[in-house]
Amino acid sequence: MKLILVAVGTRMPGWVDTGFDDFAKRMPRELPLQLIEVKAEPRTTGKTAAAMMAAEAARIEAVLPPRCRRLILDERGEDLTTKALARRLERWQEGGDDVAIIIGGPDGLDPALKASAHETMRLSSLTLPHAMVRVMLAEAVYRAWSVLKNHPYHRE
Ligand SMILES: C[S@@+](CC[C@H](N)C(=O)[O-])C[C@H]1O[C@@H](n2cnc3c(N)ncnc32)[C@H](O)[C@@H]1O
Repeated sequence: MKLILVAVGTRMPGWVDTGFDDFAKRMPRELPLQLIEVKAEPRTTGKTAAAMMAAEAARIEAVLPPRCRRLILDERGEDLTTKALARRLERWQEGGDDVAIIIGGPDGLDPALKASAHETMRLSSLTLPHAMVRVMLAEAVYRAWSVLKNHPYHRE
């Protein structure tokens, strides 16, 4: 099983790529964290936010595997502790399907795409910049894996 992080936005600042890669490369071979970036709709065309999110949702749908669990990241989502995320990770592994973790762009995610999610999770109650969410998600997943493996990265 693999974790596929589908994120709206390309050409991130160096610190974002470095931060994401630092945690992604620590993931074990049997649970890789792969990043797929999709282009954000230009904010200069006069389109409505709804139209821009719909265009981004179409790009996201195009890169999702036909069969996968969909986890949407959203500030209004379920608040999980690290241990609860670790248990969730374990359940996903038992299920066997790849898990697509989806991060929206500047306006968030299209409502229909959100409605298609199996799960919705928040990393904080604050609205976070989408670039930072990538790094925080990678750290959270690595930490959850560390809990499952009793790896010293996570300390009680
Ligand atoms: C700048 S935010 C979009 C904010 C937008 N106003 C909204 O209502 O979703 C861009 C993306 O970052 C992610 N994000 C932002 N804050 C988050 C949080 N606290 N927890 C999880 N994901 C978050 C979501 O995927 C969101 O679509």
